[in-house]
Amino acid sequence: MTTETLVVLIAVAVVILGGGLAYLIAKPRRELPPPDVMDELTEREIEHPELREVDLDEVEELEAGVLEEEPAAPAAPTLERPETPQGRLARLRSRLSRSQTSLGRGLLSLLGGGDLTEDQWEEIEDTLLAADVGVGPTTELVTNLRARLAAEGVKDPERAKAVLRDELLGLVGPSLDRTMHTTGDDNLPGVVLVVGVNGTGKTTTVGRLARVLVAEDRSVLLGAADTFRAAAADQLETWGARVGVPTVRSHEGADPASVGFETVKQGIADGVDVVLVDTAGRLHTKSGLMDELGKVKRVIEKQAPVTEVLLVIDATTGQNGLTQARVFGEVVDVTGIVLTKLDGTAKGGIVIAVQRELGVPVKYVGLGEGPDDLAPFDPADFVDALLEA
Ligand SMILES: Nc1nc2c(ncn2[C@@H]2O[C@H](COP(=O)(O)OP(=O)(O)OP(=O)(O)O)[C@@H](O)[C@H]2O)c(=O)[nH]1
Repeated sequence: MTTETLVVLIAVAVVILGGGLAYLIAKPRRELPPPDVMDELTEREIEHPELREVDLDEVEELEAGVLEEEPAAPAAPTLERPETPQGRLARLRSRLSRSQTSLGRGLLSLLGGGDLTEDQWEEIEDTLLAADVGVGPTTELVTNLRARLAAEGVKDPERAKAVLRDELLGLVGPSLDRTMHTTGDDNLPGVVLVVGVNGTGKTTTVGRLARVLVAEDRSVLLGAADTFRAAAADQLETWGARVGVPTVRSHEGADPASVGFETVKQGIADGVDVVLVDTAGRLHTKSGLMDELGKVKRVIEKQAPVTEVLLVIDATTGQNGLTQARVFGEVVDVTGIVLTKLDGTAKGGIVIAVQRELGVPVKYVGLGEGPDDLAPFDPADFVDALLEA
Protein backbone atom coordinates (compact mmCIF):
# COMPACT_ATOMS: atom_id res chain seq x y z
CA MET A 1 0.00 0.00 0.00
CA THR A 2 1.40 3.37 -1.00
CA THR A 3 1.58 6.27 1.41
CA GLU A 4 -1.04 8.11 -0.65
CA THR A 5 -3.48 5.23 -0.36
CA LEU A 6 -2.90 5.12 3.43
CA VAL A 7 -3.64 8.86 3.75
CA VAL A 8 -6.90 8.47 1.76
CA LEU A 9 -7.98 5.52 3.95
CA ILE A 10 -7.28 7.48 7.18
CA ALA A 11 -9.22 10.48 5.82
CA VAL A 12 -12.23 8.25 4.96
CA ALA A 13 -12.09 6.65 8.47
CA VAL A 14 -12.02 10.10 10.11
CA VAL A 15 -15.03 11.26 8.08
CA ILE A 16 -17.03 8.11 8.98
CA LEU A 17 -16.19 8.27 12.70
CA GLY A 18 -16.86 12.02 12.85
CA GLY A 19 -20.24 11.62 11.15
CA GLY A 20 -21.24 8.85 13.52
CA LEU A 21 -20.22 10.92 16.51
CA ALA A 22 -22.15 13.92 15.17
CA TYR A 23 -25.23 11.69 14.65
CA LEU A 24 -25.02 10.40 18.19
CA ILE A 25 -24.73 13.94 19.61
CA ALA A 26 -27.57 15.27 17.44
CA LYS A 27 -29.97 12.32 18.17
CA PRO A 28 -32.71 13.45 20.56
CA ARG A 29 -32.45 11.70 23.87
CA ARG A 30 -35.42 9.80 25.05
CA GLU A 31 -36.31 11.03 28.54
CA LEU A 32 -36.87 8.61 31.33
CA PRO A 33 -40.51 8.00 32.03
CA PRO A 34 -41.97 9.94 34.93
CA PRO A 35 -41.48 8.51 38.42
CA ASP A 36 -44.88 6.90 38.65
CA VAL A 37 -44.29 5.05 35.39
CA MET A 38 -40.83 4.15 36.60
CA ASP A 39 -42.43 2.45 39.54
CA GLU A 40 -44.22 0.15 37.16
CA LEU A 41 -41.12 -0.78 35.15
CA THR A 42 -39.15 -3.72 36.28
CA GLU A 43 -35.38 -3.62 36.13
CA ARG A 44 -35.50 -6.04 33.25
CA GLU A 45 -37.81 -3.75 31.30
CA ILE A 46 -35.47 -0.84 31.91
CA GLU A 47 -32.64 -2.86 30.44
CA HIS A 48 -34.76 -4.16 27.56
CA PRO A 49 -37.11 -1.40 26.44
CA GLU A 50 -38.66 -3.65 23.79
CA LEU A 51 -40.26 -5.71 26.59
CA ARG A 52 -42.02 -2.73 28.14
CA GLU A 53 -45.76 -2.89 28.36
CA VAL A 54 -45.89 0.83 28.97
CA ASP A 55 -45.76 2.73 25.69
CA LEU A 56 -43.41 5.65 26.23
CA ASP A 57 -44.98 7.60 23.40
CA GLU A 58 -48.27 7.40 25.24
CA VAL A 59 -46.55 8.59 28.38
CA GLU A 60 -45.17 11.58 26.50
CA GLU A 61 -48.58 12.38 25.10
CA LEU A 62 -50.01 12.19 28.58
CA GLU A 63 -47.34 14.55 29.78
CA ALA A 64 -48.13 16.94 26.98
CA GLY A 65 -51.78 16.78 27.96
CA VAL A 66 -52.74 15.36 24.58
CA LEU A 67 -54.93 12.66 26.09
CA GLU A 68 -57.89 14.15 27.79
CA GLU A 69 -58.56 13.30 31.41
CA GLU A 70 -61.83 11.61 32.30
CA PRO A 71 -64.20 14.37 33.46
CA ALA A 72 -64.75 14.15 37.23
CA ALA A 73 -68.25 13.15 38.28
CA PRO A 74 -70.17 16.18 39.66
CA ALA A 75 -69.98 16.25 43.46
CA ALA A 76 -73.28 15.39 45.15
CA PRO A 77 -74.67 18.48 46.95
CA THR A 78 -74.12 18.24 50.68
CA LEU A 79 -77.42 18.43 52.47
CA GLU A 80 -77.73 20.25 55.76
CA ARG A 81 -78.99 18.43 58.81
CA PRO A 82 -81.35 20.88 60.54
CA GLU A 83 -81.59 21.16 64.31
CA THR A 84 -84.48 19.28 65.95
CA PRO A 85 -87.17 21.71 67.13
CA GLN A 86 -87.22 20.50 70.74
CA GLY A 87 -83.99 22.12 71.89
CA ARG A 88 -84.41 25.33 69.97
CA LEU A 89 -86.23 27.54 72.46
CA ALA A 90 -83.61 26.74 75.10
CA ARG A 91 -80.88 27.84 72.68
CA LEU A 92 -82.77 31.00 71.67
CA ARG A 93 -84.11 31.88 75.11
CA SER A 94 -81.52 34.56 75.78
CA ARG A 95 -82.72 36.41 72.67
CA LEU A 96 -86.22 36.36 74.06
CA SER A 97 -85.25 37.74 77.45
CA ARG A 98 -82.97 40.31 75.82
CA SER A 99 -85.90 41.65 73.88
CA GLN A 100 -88.25 41.55 76.83
CA THR A 101 -86.16 43.22 79.51
CA SER A 102 -88.15 46.46 79.61
CA LEU A 103 -91.39 44.64 80.31
CA GLY A 104 -90.00 42.20 82.88
CA ARG A 105 -87.77 44.68 84.66
CA GLY A 106 -90.48 47.34 84.68
CA LEU A 107 -93.04 45.07 86.29
CA LEU A 108 -90.70 43.50 88.83
CA SER A 109 -89.26 46.78 90.00
CA LEU A 110 -92.74 48.05 90.74
CA LEU A 111 -93.98 44.89 92.39
CA GLY A 112 -90.89 44.44 94.54
CA GLY A 113 -91.64 47.26 96.94
CA GLY A 114 -94.67 46.04 98.95
CA ASP A 115 -98.01 47.90 98.81
CA LEU A 116 -98.50 49.84 95.59
CA THR A 117 -99.95 53.31 95.22
CA GLU A 118 -102.53 54.12 92.53
CA ASP A 119 -99.77 55.79 90.51
CA GLN A 120 -97.69 52.65 90.64
CA TRP A 121 -100.60 50.53 89.43
CA GLU A 122 -101.00 52.96 86.57
CA GLU A 123 -97.34 52.58 85.81
CA ILE A 124 -97.79 48.83 85.64
CA GLU A 125 -100.64 49.34 83.20
CA ASP A 126 -98.52 51.65 81.07
CA THR A 127 -95.67 49.16 81.03
CA LEU A 128 -97.99 46.41 79.82
CA LEU A 129 -99.57 48.63 77.18
CA ALA A 130 -96.15 49.78 75.95
CA ALA A 131 -95.22 46.13 75.48
CA ASP A 132 -98.25 45.67 73.20
CA VAL A 133 -100.14 43.39 75.58
CA GLY A 134 -103.33 45.19 74.52
CA VAL A 135 -105.96 47.07 76.51
CA GLY A 136 -108.27 44.16 77.36
CA PRO A 137 -105.59 41.75 78.60
CA THR A 138 -103.81 44.58 80.48
CA THR A 139 -106.92 45.51 82.43
CA GLU A 140 -107.56 41.85 83.14
CA LEU A 141 -104.03 41.29 84.39
CA VAL A 142 -103.94 44.35 86.63
CA THR A 143 -107.35 43.57 88.13
CA ASN A 144 -106.40 39.96 88.90
CA LEU A 145 -102.99 40.91 90.23
CA ARG A 146 -104.37 43.55 92.56
CA ALA A 147 -107.01 41.21 93.90
CA ARG A 148 -104.59 38.34 94.52
CA LEU A 149 -101.82 40.40 96.08
CA ALA A 150 -104.39 41.95 98.46
CA ALA A 151 -106.20 38.70 99.25
CA GLU A 152 -103.00 36.81 99.90
CA GLY A 153 -101.40 39.75 101.75
CA VAL A 154 -98.29 39.48 99.59
CA LYS A 155 -95.42 41.73 100.72
CA ASP A 156 -92.40 39.66 99.74
CA PRO A 157 -91.00 40.46 96.25
CA GLU A 158 -90.34 36.79 95.43
CA ARG A 159 -93.95 35.87 96.18
CA ALA A 160 -95.16 38.89 94.16
CA LYS A 161 -93.04 37.69 91.24
CA ALA A 162 -94.57 34.19 91.51
CA VAL A 163 -98.09 35.64 91.42
CA LEU A 164 -97.19 37.83 88.43
CA ARG A 165 -95.71 34.80 86.63
CA ASP A 166 -98.89 32.84 87.27
CA GLU A 167 -101.13 35.64 85.99
CA LEU A 168 -99.03 36.26 82.88
CA LEU A 169 -98.99 32.56 82.10
CA GLY A 170 -102.77 32.50 82.43
CA LEU A 171 -102.98 35.28 79.82
CA VAL A 172 -100.62 33.53 77.41
CA GLY A 173 -102.80 30.41 77.60
CA PRO A 174 -100.76 27.40 78.72
CA SER A 175 -103.44 24.91 77.70
CA LEU A 176 -104.00 26.03 74.08
CA ASP A 177 -103.25 23.38 71.46
CA ARG A 178 -100.04 24.54 69.80
CA THR A 179 -99.29 21.49 67.68
CA MET A 180 -98.83 22.17 63.99
CA HIS A 181 -101.26 19.90 62.18
CA THR A 182 -99.23 18.25 59.48
CA THR A 183 -100.85 14.85 59.19
CA GLY A 184 -103.46 14.28 56.51
CA ASP A 185 -106.25 11.71 56.62
CA ASP A 186 -106.61 8.69 54.31
CA ASN A 187 -102.98 8.60 53.18
CA LEU A 188 -103.17 12.19 51.99
CA PRO A 189 -100.36 14.57 52.88
CA GLY A 190 -100.80 17.20 55.55
CA VAL A 191 -101.26 20.54 53.78
CA VAL A 192 -99.98 23.72 55.42
CA LEU A 193 -100.89 27.06 53.87
CA VAL A 194 -98.68 29.91 54.98
CA VAL A 195 -100.20 33.37 54.65
CA GLY A 196 -99.21 36.87 55.68
CA VAL A 197 -98.16 40.26 54.47
CA ASN A 198 -95.02 40.61 52.41
CA GLY A 199 -91.87 41.22 54.36
CA THR A 200 -93.14 39.65 57.57
CA GLY A 201 -90.84 36.67 57.02
CA LYS A 202 -93.33 34.39 55.28
CA THR A 203 -91.02 32.74 52.77
CA THR A 204 -88.30 32.44 55.41
CA THR A 205 -90.84 30.77 57.68
CA VAL A 206 -91.88 28.24 55.02
CA GLY A 207 -88.19 27.39 54.49
CA ARG A 208 -87.63 27.04 58.21
CA LEU A 209 -90.74 24.90 58.69
CA ALA A 210 -89.43 22.58 55.97
CA ARG A 211 -86.28 22.22 58.07
CA VAL A 212 -88.33 21.49 61.20
CA LEU A 213 -90.14 18.71 59.35
CA VAL A 214 -86.96 17.31 57.77
CA ALA A 215 -85.38 17.21 61.24
CA GLU A 216 -88.34 15.04 62.24
CA ASP A 217 -87.71 12.75 59.25
CA ARG A 218 -90.87 13.80 57.42
CA SER A 219 -90.87 14.07 53.63
CA VAL A 220 -91.84 17.52 52.37
CA LEU A 221 -92.83 19.28 49.14
CA LEU A 222 -92.84 23.07 48.81
CA GLY A 223 -95.20 25.10 46.62
CA ALA A 224 -94.23 28.60 45.51
CA ALA A 225 -97.70 30.12 45.17
CA ASP A 226 -96.28 33.61 45.71
CA THR A 227 -96.12 34.28 41.99
CA PHE A 228 -95.90 38.07 42.23
CA ARG A 229 -92.15 38.02 42.44
CA ALA A 230 -89.97 35.42 40.69
CA ALA A 231 -87.35 35.99 43.38
CA ALA A 232 -89.75 34.67 46.02
CA ALA A 233 -89.88 31.28 44.23
CA ASP A 234 -86.09 31.30 43.86
CA GLN A 235 -85.74 32.05 47.55
CA LEU A 236 -88.06 29.19 48.45
CA GLU A 237 -86.32 26.78 46.10
CA THR A 238 -82.98 27.60 47.71
CA TRP A 239 -84.36 26.93 51.18
CA GLY A 240 -85.68 23.56 50.04
CA ALA A 241 -82.54 22.54 48.15
CA ARG A 242 -80.44 22.97 51.29
CA VAL A 243 -82.32 20.13 52.93
CA GLY A 244 -83.20 18.08 49.84
CA VAL A 245 -86.80 19.26 49.59
CA PRO A 246 -88.17 19.95 46.06
CA THR A 247 -90.26 22.98 45.11
CA VAL A 248 -93.15 23.21 42.65
CA ARG A 249 -93.15 26.59 40.94
CA SER A 250 -94.49 28.37 37.91
CA HIS A 251 -93.71 31.54 36.00
CA GLU A 252 -94.04 35.02 37.47
CA GLY A 253 -97.65 36.17 37.42
CA ALA A 254 -99.06 32.63 37.18
CA ASP A 255 -102.32 31.85 38.97
CA PRO A 256 -101.34 31.15 42.62
CA ALA A 257 -104.34 28.83 43.04
CA SER A 258 -103.12 26.63 40.20
CA VAL A 259 -99.62 26.44 41.71
CA GLY A 260 -101.17 25.40 45.02
CA PHE A 261 -103.34 22.83 43.23
CA GLU A 262 -100.40 21.37 41.27
CA THR A 263 -98.22 21.22 44.37
CA VAL A 264 -100.73 19.23 46.38
CA LYS A 265 -101.44 17.02 43.35
CA GLN A 266 -97.73 16.24 43.06
CA GLY A 267 -97.46 15.76 46.80
CA ILE A 268 -100.20 13.14 46.65
CA ALA A 269 -98.59 11.42 43.62
CA ASP A 270 -95.18 11.37 45.33
CA GLY A 271 -96.67 10.20 48.62
CA VAL A 272 -94.99 12.95 50.66
CA ASP A 273 -95.92 13.50 54.29
CA VAL A 274 -96.40 17.27 54.19
CA VAL A 275 -96.97 19.93 51.53
CA LEU A 276 -96.09 23.51 52.51
CA VAL A 277 -97.54 26.26 50.32
CA ASP A 278 -96.14 29.80 50.39
CA THR A 279 -98.64 32.45 49.26
CA ALA A 280 -98.47 36.07 48.21
CA GLY A 281 -99.55 38.56 50.82
CA ARG A 282 -99.05 41.75 48.93
CA LEU A 283 -101.41 44.61 49.72
CA HIS A 284 -103.63 42.88 52.20
CA THR A 285 -105.97 45.83 52.11
CA LYS A 286 -106.86 45.14 48.48
CA SER A 287 -109.92 42.97 48.53
CA GLY A 288 -109.14 41.36 45.14
CA LEU A 289 -105.95 39.86 46.42
CA MET A 290 -107.51 38.71 49.62
CA ASP A 291 -110.28 37.03 47.63
CA GLU A 292 -107.54 35.34 45.68
CA LEU A 293 -106.13 33.90 48.88
CA GLY A 294 -109.53 32.42 49.67
CA LYS A 295 -109.54 30.92 46.17
CA VAL A 296 -106.09 29.36 46.69
CA LYS A 297 -107.41 27.48 49.70
CA ARG A 298 -110.62 26.40 47.99
CA VAL A 299 -108.81 25.14 44.91
CA ILE A 300 -106.20 23.27 46.95
CA GLU A 301 -109.00 21.56 48.83
CA LYS A 302 -110.20 19.96 45.61
CA GLN A 303 -107.10 17.78 46.10
CA ALA A 304 -106.78 17.44 49.86
CA PRO A 305 -107.97 19.23 53.00
CA VAL A 306 -105.76 22.02 54.29
CA THR A 307 -104.70 20.82 57.74
CA GLU A 308 -103.15 24.07 58.97
CA VAL A 309 -103.33 27.73 57.94
CA LEU A 310 -100.45 29.62 59.50
CA LEU A 311 -100.52 33.40 59.63
CA VAL A 312 -97.08 34.98 59.79
CA ILE A 313 -96.93 38.24 61.75
CA ASP A 314 -93.90 40.48 62.24
CA ALA A 315 -93.71 41.15 66.01
CA THR A 316 -92.06 44.51 65.42
CA THR A 317 -95.10 45.93 63.62
CA GLY A 318 -97.23 46.15 66.78
CA GLN A 319 -100.80 47.27 66.26
CA ASN A 320 -100.38 47.13 62.49
CA GLY A 321 -99.73 43.41 62.85
CA LEU A 322 -103.03 43.07 64.67
CA THR A 323 -104.89 44.82 61.88
CA GLN A 324 -103.33 42.42 59.40
CA ALA A 325 -104.30 39.49 61.56
CA ARG A 326 -107.90 40.64 61.58
CA VAL A 327 -108.07 41.01 57.78
CA PHE A 328 -106.49 37.62 57.09
CA GLY A 329 -108.71 36.00 59.68
CA GLU A 330 -111.74 37.15 57.70
CA VAL A 331 -110.58 35.51 54.48
CA VAL A 332 -109.17 32.19 55.64
CA ASP A 333 -109.62 30.22 58.83
CA VAL A 334 -106.28 30.84 60.47
CA THR A 335 -105.37 27.92 62.74
CA GLY A 336 -102.00 29.06 64.04
CA ILE A 337 -99.76 32.11 64.25
CA VAL A 338 -96.06 32.38 63.59
CA LEU A 339 -94.65 35.46 65.26
CA THR A 340 -91.39 36.43 63.58
CA LYS A 341 -88.65 38.87 64.63
CA LEU A 342 -89.44 38.51 68.32
CA ASP A 343 -85.69 38.90 68.81
CA GLY A 344 -85.90 42.45 67.54
CA THR A 345 -88.58 43.91 69.79
CA ALA A 346 -89.25 44.70 73.43
CA LYS A 347 -92.95 44.39 72.65
CA GLY A 348 -93.34 40.71 73.39
CA GLY A 349 -96.82 41.37 74.73
CA ILE A 350 -97.98 41.07 71.11
CA VAL A 351 -98.11 37.31 71.73
CA ILE A 352 -100.98 37.86 74.14
CA ALA A 353 -102.70 40.54 72.05
CA VAL A 354 -102.63 38.63 68.78
CA GLN A 355 -103.99 35.46 70.34
CA ARG A 356 -106.83 37.47 71.85
CA GLU A 357 -107.51 39.22 68.58
CA LEU A 358 -107.80 36.04 66.54
CA GLY A 359 -108.58 33.47 69.19
CA VAL A 360 -105.79 31.43 67.62
CA PRO A 361 -102.61 30.24 69.36
CA VAL A 362 -99.07 31.34 68.55
CA LYS A 363 -97.40 28.10 67.46
CA TYR A 364 -93.92 29.20 66.41
CA VAL A 365 -91.73 32.19 67.11
CA GLY A 366 -88.87 33.56 65.02
CA LEU A 367 -85.91 34.60 67.11
CA GLY A 368 -83.18 35.48 64.65
CA GLU A 369 -82.00 35.32 61.08
CA GLY A 370 -80.39 31.87 61.20
CA PRO A 371 -81.99 28.98 59.30
CA ASP A 372 -82.99 27.19 62.52
CA ASP A 373 -83.96 30.28 64.52
CA LEU A 374 -87.64 29.30 64.50
CA ALA A 375 -88.81 27.63 67.70
CA PRO A 376 -92.06 26.00 68.82
CA PHE A 377 -93.70 28.47 71.19
CA ASP A 378 -93.77 27.42 74.83
CA PRO A 379 -95.81 29.69 77.18
CA ALA A 380 -93.90 28.83 80.39
CA ASP A 381 -90.49 29.39 78.77
CA PHE A 382 -91.76 32.63 77.29
CA VAL A 383 -93.04 34.02 80.60
CA ASP A 384 -89.90 32.89 82.46
CA ALA A 385 -87.70 34.62 79.90
CA LEU A 386 -89.87 37.71 80.31
CA LEU A 387 -89.29 37.78 84.06
CA GLU A 388 -85.63 36.82 83.96
CA ALA A 389 -84.48 40.40 83.60
N1 LIG B 1 -84.33 39.13 63.09
C1 LIG B 1 -85.19 38.33 62.46
N2 LIG B 1 -85.35 38.44 61.12
C2 LIG B 1 -86.23 37.63 60.50
C3 LIG B 1 -86.99 36.67 61.21
N3 LIG B 1 -87.79 36.02 60.32
C4 LIG B 1 -87.53 36.55 59.10
N4 LIG B 1 -86.60 37.52 59.19
C5 LIG B 1 -86.06 38.34 58.11
O1 LIG B 1 -87.10 39.10 57.52
C6 LIG B 1 -86.79 39.39 56.16
C7 LIG B 1 -88.01 39.17 55.28
O2 LIG B 1 -88.26 37.79 55.18
P1 LIG B 1 -88.99 37.13 53.92
O3 LIG B 1 -89.15 35.70 54.24
O4 LIG B 1 -88.35 37.48 52.66
O5 LIG B 1 -90.40 37.85 53.98
P2 LIG B 1 -91.70 37.52 53.11
O6 LIG B 1 -92.84 37.85 53.98
O7 LIG B 1 -91.70 36.16 52.57
O8 LIG B 1 -91.57 38.54 51.95
P3 LIG B 1 -91.50 38.17 50.40
O9 LIG B 1 -90.47 37.07 50.23
O10 LIG B 1 -91.07 39.45 49.77
O11 LIG B 1 -92.86 37.73 50.04
C8 LIG B 1 -85.59 38.53 55.83
O12 LIG B 1 -84.43 39.32 55.84
C9 LIG B 1 -85.52 37.52 56.97
O13 LIG B 1 -84.21 37.08 57.25
C10 LIG B 1 -86.81 36.59 62.64
O14 LIG B 1 -87.45 35.82 63.35
N5 LIG B 1 -85.89 37.43 63.20
